[in-house]
Amino acid sequence: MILTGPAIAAAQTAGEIVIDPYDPARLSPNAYDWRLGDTLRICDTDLDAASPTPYAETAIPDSGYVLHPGVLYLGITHERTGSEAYAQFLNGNRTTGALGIWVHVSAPLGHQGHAIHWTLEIRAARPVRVYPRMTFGKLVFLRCLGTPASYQQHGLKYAATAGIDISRLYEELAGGAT
Ligand SMILES: Nc1ccn([C@H]2C[C@H](O)[C@@H](COP(=O)(O)OP(=O)(O)OP(=O)(O)O)O2)c(=O)n1
Repeated sequence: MILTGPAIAAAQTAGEIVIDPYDPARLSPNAYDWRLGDTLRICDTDLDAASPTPYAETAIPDSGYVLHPGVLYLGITHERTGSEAYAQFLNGNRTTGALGIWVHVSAPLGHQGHAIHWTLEIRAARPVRVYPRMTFGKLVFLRCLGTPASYQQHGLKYAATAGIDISRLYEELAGGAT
């Protein structure tokens, strides 16, 4: 089940959902309107899953920054969000979609128990100027079925993501995992 805007607001008030910073005006019927942060990591070389991703980091100026097709940009959400009670799905929205912006490549899930600044894997269909703290998409909260898992036991790589994270698969591959 997906939470309604009023249910998100009630859960935030009850401390069951963290959205920081929180602005009730950003609630919509089934989601919270999250914002783009103010830093990008620009990845414009060929990538290798077994090696750390090379990047150049830049701040997005208030005058905006032009995203170009063919480049992978790792960004970050302005908000830190999470919940011990609910899972999350991070999405773009009608507005960013109509600008030809993908807000992530294939990573929409936030596990129950994680409170994070999300890493965004941003791509652009056409050159497009984006601005720090612009509304970038919708975040939904989902009621979970079953016993919550312990992330300490499972050793997930990104459970405490505080900033932009490159892929950490190279750490596993270096350790001989497949
Ligand atoms: N765009 C995203 C997607 C997820 N996450 C965070 C929240 C998730 O709870 C956590 C783990 O996401 P995945 O399970 O998709 O990650 P992996 O399977 O790649 O790694 P792990 O081994 O940690 O599960 O990463 C994030 O910061 N940015």
